[in-house]
Order: sequence, then C-alpha cells, then structure tokens
Amino acid sequence: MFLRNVMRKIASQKSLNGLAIKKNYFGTTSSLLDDFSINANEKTGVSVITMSKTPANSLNLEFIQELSMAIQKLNMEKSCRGIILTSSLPSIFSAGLDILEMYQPEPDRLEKFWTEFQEIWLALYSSPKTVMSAINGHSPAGGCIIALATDYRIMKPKFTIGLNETMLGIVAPFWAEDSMKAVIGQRRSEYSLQLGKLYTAEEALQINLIDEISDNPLQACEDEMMNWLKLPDHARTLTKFQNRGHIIEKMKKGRKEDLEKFVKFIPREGIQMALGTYLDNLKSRKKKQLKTCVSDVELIVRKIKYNLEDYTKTTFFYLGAQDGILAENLINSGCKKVIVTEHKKSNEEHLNEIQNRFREKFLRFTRFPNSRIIEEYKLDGLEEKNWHTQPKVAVILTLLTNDRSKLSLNSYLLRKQFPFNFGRTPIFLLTDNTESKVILMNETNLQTEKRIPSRALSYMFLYDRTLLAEIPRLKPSQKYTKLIKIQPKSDLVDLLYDEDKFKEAEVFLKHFFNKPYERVIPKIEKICPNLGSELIDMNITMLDRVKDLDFRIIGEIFRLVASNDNYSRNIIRVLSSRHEF
Ligand SMILES: CCCC/C=C\CC(=O)SCCNC(=O)CCNC(=O)[C@H](O)C(C)(C)COP(=O)(O)OP(=O)(O)OC[C@H]1O[C@@H](n2cnc3c(N)ncnc32)[C@H](O)[C@@H]1OP(=O)(O)O
Repeated sequence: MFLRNVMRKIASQKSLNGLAIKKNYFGTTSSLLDDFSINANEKTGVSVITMSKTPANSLNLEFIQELSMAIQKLNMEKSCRGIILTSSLPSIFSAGLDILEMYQPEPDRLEKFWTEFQEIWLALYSSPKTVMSAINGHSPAGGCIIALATDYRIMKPKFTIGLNETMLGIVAPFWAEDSMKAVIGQRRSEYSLQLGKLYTAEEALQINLIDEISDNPLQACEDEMMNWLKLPDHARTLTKFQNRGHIIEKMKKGRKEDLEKFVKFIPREGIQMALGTYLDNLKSRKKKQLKTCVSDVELIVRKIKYNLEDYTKTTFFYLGAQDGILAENLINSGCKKVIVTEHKKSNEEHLNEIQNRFREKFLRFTRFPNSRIIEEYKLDGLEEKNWHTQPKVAVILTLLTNDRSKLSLNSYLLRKQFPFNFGRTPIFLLTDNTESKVILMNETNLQTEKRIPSRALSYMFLYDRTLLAEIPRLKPSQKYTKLIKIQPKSDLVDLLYDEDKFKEAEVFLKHFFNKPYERVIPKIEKICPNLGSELIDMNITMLDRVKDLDFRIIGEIFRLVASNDNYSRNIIRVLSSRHEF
C-alpha cells in the first residue's frame, strides 16, 4: 500500500499539501525569514539547502515550517534529483530543536511546533530524492534527527553528533529512535540513546552514524551525489522505500499519539525544571569566559571581548537615543572609554544629559570638534585631505530586539545619521544575531543612495565572525546583489574561514595590544609604507593620543596577512615571533 502510494507520487509529481511548484526553480532563493537559502543546480539537478539561522540553526517553529515547505516543494520538483542539507555557520550544523520552544511553552504553539517537526522529518525521511547531509558543525539531538533522516552523511572532523535528549531530561521520539536503529543497529542505538551520547565525527564514523569524514563535507557530498545519481531514480527510490517503508508507516500511524504525548510531557514540572537547568548551563558556559557582563548586553560584551580581548579600551561612537541605552549598559558593565558623537544640533540636549549622567565614568566625552562641517560631507564626496573628519573607529550599536518591525529604525539611523565617510574607517559592528542580518540589509540599502566603499564593509565582516558566516548564504541571493558588488575581494572572507591564517593574525594581534601607538607606527610603516602618513593625515591627535590599539592598523594587518604577499606575511611572522611590539 505504502509503495503503491510512493509510485503514484513519483509518477505524477503532483502538488503536495496544495503547494505550488515553481516552473523554473533553478538558481538561488532565500527563505522568507532569510534563515536558509536554496541553490538549485540546473546541470546536476542537485539543490543545496544552506541553513543560516544564527546563532545555532536551532529549530524553532517558523524555521521548521519554512524549511519543511521548501523540502516538500523540492520533493515534488521533477528536475530536482538530489538535495544536500548544510549550514553556513562556522561550527554548527544544527543545535537541534530550539529549547526555548519547549521551555515554558504556550500550549497551542507547542502543538504546532511538534506537528511541524514530525512533518519535516517525514518530508526528509520519505523524500523520493537522494538526500544528503553535509554536517559541517555540531549536530546534537534534533540536528542529528534531521541528519539521520537523510540518505548519506558526511561530517567535518572534531564536531559532535548524537541523540543526547536524555541529557536534557527529555526523550527522543520513537520515529527518531527507529531511524537511529536502522543506521547503527539496535544495541548501539539503545546504548547511545539511554546515555544521551554525543560522538565526535571520528567516533560516529566508527559506529556508522555517519558515512564519511571530510574537511569539506559539502564538496564531498556533491561528489558522492554524482555516484548516486548515476542510478535510475525510480529503482533507487523504490529500494529506499522498501527499506524505510515500515518506519514511515509506523510513524504515520503513531504520530497523533506521539503529538499528544509530547504536549503532555513537555509542560510537566520536572521536565521544565530539567530544561531550565540545561538552558542555564548552556548560558553559564559563556559567563565563565566573561567575567563582567550585564543581562541585556551580555552578547554584545562577549563579542567585543572575543574580538578585542580587552573591551575596556574600546571606543564607542554613539549614534542615537536608543543606542545610548546600550552605551549606558556597556559603561556600567565596565567599558572605560566612551566617545560619544552627535552631529545633529537637535540632539544636543540629549547629549548633555548623558554627559552629566556619566561624567565620572567617561574618560572622554566629545563630539567631533568640527561636527558642523561633518554634516556637509557626503559619504562619497570626502577627499583624503579631510580624513580627519572620519572616526578612527566606528562602532555601530544596534538595537537589541527581536521585534522585526523595529528594525527599520536602524536603517533609518544609519542612513540619516551617519555623517562620516567610512572609506578607511574600520567599523566594529555590535549586534545581536537578528541584527546582523539587518545591518547587512542596511548596508545594501545604503548602497543605493550613498556608496560605502568596500573596505569599510570588509572591516565590518572582519569584526563579526557570525556575520561572516552569513556571507555564503547571501552571496548567491538576488536580494543582495548590491551587497555582493561592494563586497571586498574575498581575501578577508577567506581569511576568516582559514583557521590557520586567522590564528597567525591573532598571534600577531596579541603582541600588538597595549603597545604605545608611537612605537607601533614605525613598525607598521615598514609593512605598509603609506599607512603611517595616512594616520597622521587623519589627524589622530584630535582624539588626544591613541594609546589603545588602532583598529585600522589591525585591519591593515589582517589584510596583509590575508593577501598573498609573502614578504608582508614574513615580516608579520618575524615581528610577532620577536615580540617586538
Ligand atoms: C520529547 C522531545 C524530543 C526532542 C527531540 C529533539 C530535542 C532537541 O533537539 S533539544 C535541543 C538539544 N540541543 C542541544 O542540546 C544543543 C545545545 N547546544 C550546544 O550544546 C551548543 O550550543 C553547541 C555544541 C551546539 C554549539 O556550541 P558553541 O559553538 O559554543 O555555541 P553556543 O553554545 O555559544 O551557542 C550559541 C548560542 O545558541 C544558543 N543555543 C545553542 N543551542 C540551542 C538550542 N538548541 N536552542 C536554543 N538556543 C540554543 C546558545 O545558548 C547560545 O546563545 P547565546 O548564549 O545567547 O549566545
């Protein structure tokens, strides 16, 4: 009966659940929420779905819904023969179900959530296409369930995978367990599930939980896919269903009961306590790394710390009233130096208010002395001799909000209130994850009006690796063509993906911290002859003295390291090994 249905579906390729099939689906499309993109290759018939929901590709209701819909569409698309699932995040394939969907849940949403999770699993597990997972990061619990629902799994070394649900005090559903058994066998599955085992890729390969290890799982999947696609689709698909039919049938029969069990089980007090503790532990891992943090700026501070090691030396540029609240929080959390700029006279009152409130805490509080002039400069029109009107470093503080409707404000702020030319100013982007995307969009928007030179953007990427992780997703998207045009030559992007290069740069930067500026400049000049004079042109004395690290120089160093200029790279290596700075 089941096989008959499958045959019918393959034969007719008619719409499923009322979803329309696009006439021509080749090319790249992004999900409505921009949480994943699909790149459909016309030549091979293979579609790559790249999940990019920061920070962890955790599966919440909306993400699952959209992903599921996309998979169902591909399942019905005749010209699609293979699907590869992967992630654009640097170290996570998927962190599994979004725990927040289960912690203190709303009953209706919880029900929808689980129904959709069942649905996506079915769409994957019973897909007539060849489906593969390029597991390029951690893949616990729900992430592993998704991977198990595919036909072939290739994983990057060192990351972990497994059904660790018991660690959270919850139980993997019977259908996930069945798929695990089908892959690694009854005994191993029982053992792994009871203990909530997470395996490294190397261990996972040994027990057949994954099929291969590769440093480039996506490429490896694409290569392997070609072998699978040599076979006639109908024969391969029917064989797949012969193997999986009983599991799918069992799931379909039991799914209602499974749902009832889930919605009863999750809100139980004991389960909620266990989930709460797990969440706390997840968060407190971070707190250990961060000695100082305050609630709503925790993420921001972590990012600064991660990037700059010593955020007490960070220079902030204040851009608007809302962000002032963040600035305030940052100051309260230990940030020693805040430079507040404002070019609009109308906001003077507000500035004075902040100044009075934080007089003791601010080491400096200033506006650009010639802020009136700044107003006249257009982003495009700034000549080099006027570099002194540029900020030495721009820190964009974005609103911390998940409310998408508020995000346009950022766009507004950027467009209306940025008076500077960012051509040579490194931009340090402080943002929560939702905002990362918004900033990219803002820059795209900005591009339509005032061109932001590519180097500025490159620094922006440079200082936010999460943001960088977004690039592969954005690259092919039509929506972002403008952004791509102004994207820097991809050296920097490569650099941040190349751990070795990145480490090399990091080692160098460590020596660079806390060194007097005057000592740094001559050294830098040796590497990059123009840089010193550029800095002087910038009239750095305007900010008194610059003893703190200069982001721009760091950016320059990164650029040099990233370039294929062996000479520069050697100098950097030698300098850093001699501890000259
Ligand atoms: C009856 C129920 C059936 C259940 C079936 C499936 C259940 C599940 O899938 S439950 C989810 C289980 N998932 C996990 O246990 C993974 C938890 N996460 C981790 O262990 C790590 O995050 C991971 C190893 C994946 C990655 O580590 P890092 O690279 O160090 O990242 P962070 O830990 O810093 O994570 C970044 C950010 O994401 C938040 N996060 C991570 N996972 C989840 C999640 N599953 N749900 C919600 N949020 C998650 C994490 O807290 C961090 O947030 P911030 O602290 O705000 O940065």
